Amino acid sequence: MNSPDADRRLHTAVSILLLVSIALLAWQYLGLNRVMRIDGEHAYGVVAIADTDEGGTSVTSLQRQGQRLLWRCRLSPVYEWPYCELRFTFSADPHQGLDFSRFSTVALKVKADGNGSRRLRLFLRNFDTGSAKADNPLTWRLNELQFEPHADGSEIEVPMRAFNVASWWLNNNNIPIERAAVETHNVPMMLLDTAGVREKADLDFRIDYIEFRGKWVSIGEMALFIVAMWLSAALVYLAHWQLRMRSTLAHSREREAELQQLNAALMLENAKIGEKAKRDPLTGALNRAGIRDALLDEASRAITEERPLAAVFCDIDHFKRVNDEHGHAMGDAVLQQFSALLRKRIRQRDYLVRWGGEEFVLLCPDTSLEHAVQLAEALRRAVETNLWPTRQPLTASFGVTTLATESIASFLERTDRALYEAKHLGRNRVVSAGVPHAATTAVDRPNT
Ligand SMILES: Nc1nc2c(ncn2[C@@H]2O[C@H](COP(=O)(O)OP(=O)(O)OP(=O)(O)O)[C@@H](O)[C@H]2O)c(=O)[nH]1
Repeated sequence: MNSPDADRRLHTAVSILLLVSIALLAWQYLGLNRVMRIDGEHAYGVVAIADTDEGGTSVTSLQRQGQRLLWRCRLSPVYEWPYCELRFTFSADPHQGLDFSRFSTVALKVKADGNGSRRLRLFLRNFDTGSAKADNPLTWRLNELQFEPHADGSEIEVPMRAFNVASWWLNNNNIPIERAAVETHNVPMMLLDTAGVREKADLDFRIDYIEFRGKWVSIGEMALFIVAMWLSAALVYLAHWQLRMRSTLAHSREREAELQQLNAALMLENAKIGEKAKRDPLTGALNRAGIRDALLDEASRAITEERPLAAVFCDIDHFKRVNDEHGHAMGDAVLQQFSALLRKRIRQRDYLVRWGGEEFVLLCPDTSLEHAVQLAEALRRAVETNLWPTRQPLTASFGVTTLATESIASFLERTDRALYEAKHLGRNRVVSAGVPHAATTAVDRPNT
């Protein structure tokens, strides 16, 4: 998705490209002109020739008058094809001719006076490497343009495509049709001659200029450049877009990782809060809600796997006196120490639960009644001999049972009854209740 900033940048780039394209097209159309002028000042090596070499008696002469060329021709039909000719030599080496192929028009400002035909022919002799021979100009391609100067000597401008290759030259040189097209890329020589007139004529030509016109960059080249410019810009944009997408993706991955970490931390926090809700804040022992699931699991495992599950109810004797004599804070300290004493003596996999007030329950999986009674007895002795913060002795009573084929409520109730029994029998003792309905047994201890 594009941000408003990126949209604005794209907008600006497209606008700039459009403006540049329009400016380039306008420049190509209005400017970039390429001109080659041939006149009295830029005449290259020009000479006037008549047909005397062929036995004719025509006479010709050439004069320069400022920028003008004044060319006189007296044609006499002695020779079969009388002619006068202006020969412009652009290069002595035919391989080093001028390239006229990039010009699109030729402008001729020529005025003709005199009697007889005023028709002229302009020849661009192209030296084609391959078929042309350097020492024989007659083999140089004869690109021909016939024209008749306006009577008032005004300019005639014709497209370069008006040139054609003289058919007699094609025949004489046996040029195949596929190579018969005009070629002007290497022109060492240009000729201007009277156009095959065979009568007597007395002609005066005033040549202001012969000008070849074109563009340094053709419209096709400019269009190609503009297309290339747009394509390059599109490529740059795509590359930039791809980089941005990659960085956005990387950013969202980072964000996702952060969120995952946060989630994990929250889950941990939730677990801690959940764990706290299951524990008694004073002693750190499980509370009733905390033992609920474990009790159900252990009971069902004990029944299905036929393993013993023991419960030990422990209650500090006359705890009320501690509070009454030493204050509630001391009572709390005693409760904490009592809980620590129990925890220290049970196994890792036993559960310590603060059942309420000064009453604790131990849930001991895989523990027979006998072992549970032994444990309770050991605990009872430990309480009895412990040095309490009240500096006074304390005792506790214990009720012990193992789970029989009964409900959990009945199992706990039986254990509670055993504890009650222990209290009833004088405290500081362990009372175990066997299977339901069986007689209770008590481990008697001196009453406190
Ligand atoms: N300091 C303190 N006292 C508590 C707490 N919970 C319960 N108690 C006290 O524990 C005492 C329990 O008293 P009783 O139920 O009469 O039992 P007892 O005095 O231990 O007598 P027997 O159990 O019959 O031996 C009460 O005084 C409660 O106020 C607690 O978290 N802190």
